[in-house]
Amino acid sequence: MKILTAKQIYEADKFTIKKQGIRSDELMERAAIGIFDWIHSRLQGANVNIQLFCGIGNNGGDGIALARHLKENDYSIQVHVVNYSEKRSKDFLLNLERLKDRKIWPNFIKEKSALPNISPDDIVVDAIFGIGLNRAPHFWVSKLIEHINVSSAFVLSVDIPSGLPCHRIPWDTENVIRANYVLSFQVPKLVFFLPETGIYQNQWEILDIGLDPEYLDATATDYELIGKNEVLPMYKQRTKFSHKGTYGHAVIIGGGYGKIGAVQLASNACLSTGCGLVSAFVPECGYHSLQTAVPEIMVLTDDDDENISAIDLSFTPNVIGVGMGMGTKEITQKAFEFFLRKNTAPLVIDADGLNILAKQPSLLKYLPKNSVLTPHPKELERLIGEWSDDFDKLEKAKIFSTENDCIIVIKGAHSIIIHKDKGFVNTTGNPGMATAGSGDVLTGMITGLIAQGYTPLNAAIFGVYLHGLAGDIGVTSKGYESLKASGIIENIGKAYIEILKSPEDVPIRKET
Ligand SMILES: NC(=O)C1=CN([C@@H]2O[C@H](COP(=O)(O)OP(=O)(O)OC[C@H]3O[C@@H](n4cnc5c(N)ncnc54)[C@H](OP(=O)(O)O)[C@@H]3O)[C@@H](O)[C@H]2O)[C@@H](O)CC1
Ligand SMILES: Nc1ncnc2c1ncn2[C@@H]1O[C@H](COP(=O)(O)OP(=O)(O)O)[C@@H](O)[C@H]1O
Ligand SMILES: [K+]
Repeated sequence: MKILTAKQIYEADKFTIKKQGIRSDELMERAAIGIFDWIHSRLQGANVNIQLFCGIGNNGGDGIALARHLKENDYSIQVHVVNYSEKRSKDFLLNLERLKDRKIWPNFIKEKSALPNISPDDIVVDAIFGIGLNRAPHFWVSKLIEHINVSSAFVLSVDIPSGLPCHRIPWDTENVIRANYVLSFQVPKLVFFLPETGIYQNQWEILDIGLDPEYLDATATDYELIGKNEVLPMYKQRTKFSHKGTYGHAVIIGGGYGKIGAVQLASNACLSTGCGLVSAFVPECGYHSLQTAVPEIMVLTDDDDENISAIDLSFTPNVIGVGMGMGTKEITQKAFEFFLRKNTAPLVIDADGLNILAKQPSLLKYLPKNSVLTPHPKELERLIGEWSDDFDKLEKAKIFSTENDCIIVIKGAHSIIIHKDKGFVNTTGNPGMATAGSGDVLTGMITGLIAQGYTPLNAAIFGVYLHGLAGDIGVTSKGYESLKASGIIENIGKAYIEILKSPEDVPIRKET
């Protein structure tokens, strides 16, 4: 699903209005009815007090139109207009008139107004600012936002939490609505998925307001949200007369004394993702434990007992995953440099492989085109330098990806796969995966997919989705706290089965 910028959303509005021959207030009416239906199907007329806080633009207009529908269905409502500008939108004014026609008189909140009492049992509809927010809210509006945030009432935000801009981090991190739920129109907003800006809502859902698919199809976007519908077409079916050679031979290189487990997890994940043959290359000390733990893999050893000191493969595999648990000792750095200079196989590079690249950026030129790099935030910082905020991080990652012709998987709650100037935002995964070794599993999985013929970009996108889904399935029996990296591997099979179930057509709904 495409993630549009605010500018593109306004263009989609205009396009839809023209193509469908409707008025802009009719589009607003669709939005308001969508929200009303959502509320009504849950409350079913319950006697709850609903306080609507509406700005003076189209977000406020949505709130005002919603108030009319709530009133017509006998809900108890109070409507507040947050009067932060004299420049009211046409459709806001139209809906205000419609409200007044029904003898509903909003309470106008201005700079010096007393703030209304909000009971913890109330429902607050937050329609103060939408995607039009382009500067810090006035001080007194921030006070109102704070007042709503401390009320303990359930807060439903219209389109986006008020105070949260679409295109940058908030000017003041305290003055943003903390929404329990966001009903966002037609397309998700990038800010829902970034660590600094995703914290302002617990859950979000897309409301389809019928923006024209022709515009959405034709528009190129910087970011795309990756769900089942996006990964399913990438899936490569196994064929009847295939054999293990059909699905590739991968090598996992890494490990060191006390860190052989990282290679064990990656190799096991690689195999469990469908790779035909997996060899591990580890220091001598890892030989017995690896052969015992995963009998299905072949083990090659370094001459050094405890470190990777010379990577000597007598064949060229289909793909190599390298770096986990390898350390950055001088001897290993030298071995890695020598390996990179002569390697021709596609690469997936993780952990200490990335740390060595950060120490020796001159090695980057030896990476095969479209190598997949899988840094967690600290490793990413070592590679691309410090960033001022999440948006700056994404820009720097895009520049790095373009300059070095590589794919970067920025790991996190919503991992983002960066390929040149395009980003793919993952939707699976959960905090149970914040556990040792879960990144090693991901590296093994992406390596296993490339071995089977997935392009490196598809392997990164599909792999991250599959990994998160296996984690999501894992927590259903293990709980968040007790899920381990090996538990993610155990559920890769179920994750495949889940992806292959009949296509979903339910609206995207996601806890963050
Ligand atoms: N296709 C869709 O998705 C549909 C979307 N719809 C709805 O429209 C919403 C967007 O509405 P919107 O463009 O009128 O902007 P909104 O956020 O209401 O702000 C109002 C104005 O406030 C101003 N302003 C900005 N910052 C400010 C500040 N700090 N302090 C004071 N003022 C400030 C700024 O005007 P400016 O003063 O800069 O000229 C801005 O224009 C969208 O979120 C959704 O709810 C639906 O109705 C239909 C279909
Ligand atoms: N809160 C979270 N929600 C979703 N996924 C997470 C969360 N925390 C971690 N993960 C995932 O777990 C993996 C952790 O990787 P990493 O930090 O490299 O672990 P390790 O080095 O222990 O193998 C990443 O794929 C990341 O996206
Ligand atoms: K809002």
